[in-house]
Amino acid sequence: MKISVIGTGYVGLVTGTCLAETGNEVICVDIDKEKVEKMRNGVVPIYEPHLDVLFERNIKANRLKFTTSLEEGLDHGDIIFLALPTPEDEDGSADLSYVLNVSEEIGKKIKNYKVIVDKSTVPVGTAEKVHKVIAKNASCEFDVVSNPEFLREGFAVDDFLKPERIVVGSSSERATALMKKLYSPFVRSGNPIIIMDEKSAELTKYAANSFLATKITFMNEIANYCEKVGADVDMVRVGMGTDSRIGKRFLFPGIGYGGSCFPKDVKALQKAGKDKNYDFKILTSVIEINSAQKTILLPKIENYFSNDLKGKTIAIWGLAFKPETDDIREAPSIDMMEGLLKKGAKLQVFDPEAMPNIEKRFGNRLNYSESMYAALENADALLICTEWSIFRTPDFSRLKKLLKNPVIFDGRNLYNLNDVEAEGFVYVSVGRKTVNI
Ligand SMILES: NC(=O)C1=CN([C@@H]2O[C@H](COP(=O)(O)OP(=O)(O)OC[C@H]3O[C@@H](n4cnc5c(N)ncnc54)[C@H](O)[C@@H]3O)[C@@H](O)[C@H]2O)C=CC1
Ligand SMILES: O=C(O)[C@H]1O[C@H](OP(=O)(O)OP(=O)(O)OC[C@H]2O[C@@H](n3ccc(=O)[nH]c3=O)[C@H](O)[C@@H]2O)[C@H](O)[C@@H](O)[C@@H]1O
Repeated sequence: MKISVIGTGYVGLVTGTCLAETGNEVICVDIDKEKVEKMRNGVVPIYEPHLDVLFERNIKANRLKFTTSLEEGLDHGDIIFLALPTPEDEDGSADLSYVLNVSEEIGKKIKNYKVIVDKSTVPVGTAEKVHKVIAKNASCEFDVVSNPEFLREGFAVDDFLKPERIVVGSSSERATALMKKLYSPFVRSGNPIIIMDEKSAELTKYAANSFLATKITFMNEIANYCEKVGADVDMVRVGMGTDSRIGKRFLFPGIGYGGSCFPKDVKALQKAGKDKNYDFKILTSVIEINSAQKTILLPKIENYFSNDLKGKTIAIWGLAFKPETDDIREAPSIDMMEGLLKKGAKLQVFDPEAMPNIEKRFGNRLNYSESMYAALENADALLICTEWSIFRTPDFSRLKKLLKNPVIFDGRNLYNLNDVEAEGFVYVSVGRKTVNI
């Protein structure tokens, strides 16, 4: 089939590449000339594991092309995916300007039947809006489908190729048939394509992300309470998670959720509720708790240094909002670093992939280290913000030699308490007892 994808970010590029992998002819359109030039030269512009192999293979096979011309994209595809940003607007709602502006152009430019598929995360009623905007100028038939995306950064290729489900919101039989055909290679294993109306599909995405954010936040509250009563959140997590009604996943406490989606999507659903006079009280609490959770270790660090961080050097491991990505959007590390800098601390930071993005934001306010161990040199303490695998089994004796004090503040509960206790570290984590204090 002939496919076009408008917007080549984490979602668009993965969608385009994976659809080319199943034999479709794909053109990806992006407004960012530099990015398109890079991709034309065979460079993947984001860090996403396993994407490079598929990317290269499909470019070589001539199934994956890139352009800045929306017109070229619209002429090519029978199915047009919109994978455009829907960032948080000033009032917390989803900013639909990217989606609606491109839709306006689509209306002016399409010459024959097209299925316009919205893959961006958008509020209920957007498919209807997109339909209206296109219909203003379109001189041919078209359908608008809502097809929310559930991939996770860091696992995007795997999630796309082996989805647990595909949600298609459509009231057109013609469009639904095309979507089923396109996705048939991905559901061979028995995972379903769930067909529903557009509005339900749009809400499914917000409900899923908000539920997961709530699940994490609930565990963060349990973790905070564990500290008050001397329980161990890791034990509680395992005890709860083995109940299949609860499930083991997304129960990991820490310094809060970040990323390009949970924060903005929870706020957008809360705001959408408000607009309909519905008060999503649970989401209001989730937003508030998560915001405080991001800096929950800050007073503990201050307390350890007798409330004087001036001139203290803190090493930081992990800057991305989670491992296996270079994405720093809404990363808890940012809140922690801003807080520490405000208190006068100096920061020596290391992340395997996210340093260039952090450098764009913080410039020379931070010292960027070549390696995880280099970050520790002469630092007064180590703070862990992201659970990259390489941080999981460090050489503790080397850590001890490099750090001025053997102190670790761990926002992701990476280490076994007995191990770090035996190594002689002061170890402060989340929802567990503090060791050697
Ligand atoms: N990042 C993720 O893991 C997921 C994101 N989503 C949703 O998918 C949508 C896209 O998200 P990301 O891929 O993360 O965004 P992104 O910010 O990584 O990429 C968006 C791309 O669109 C391009 N663009 C902007 N205006 C354009 C225009 N007029 N014409 C062509 N290209 C244009 C930008 O240059 C950029 O390359 C959002 O609604 C997001 O909520 C959904 C599931 C997962
Ligand atoms: O709409 C989106 O963009 C995507 O948002 C999330 O994916 P993503 O943001 O890539 O990352 P997650 O793995 O969900 O992690 C989000 C945040 O929650 C935190 N988290 C996750 C799990 C957990 O148990 N505890 C926890 O604190 C992570 O550290 C991270 O900051 C969803 O998992 C995807 O299904 C969805 O498609």
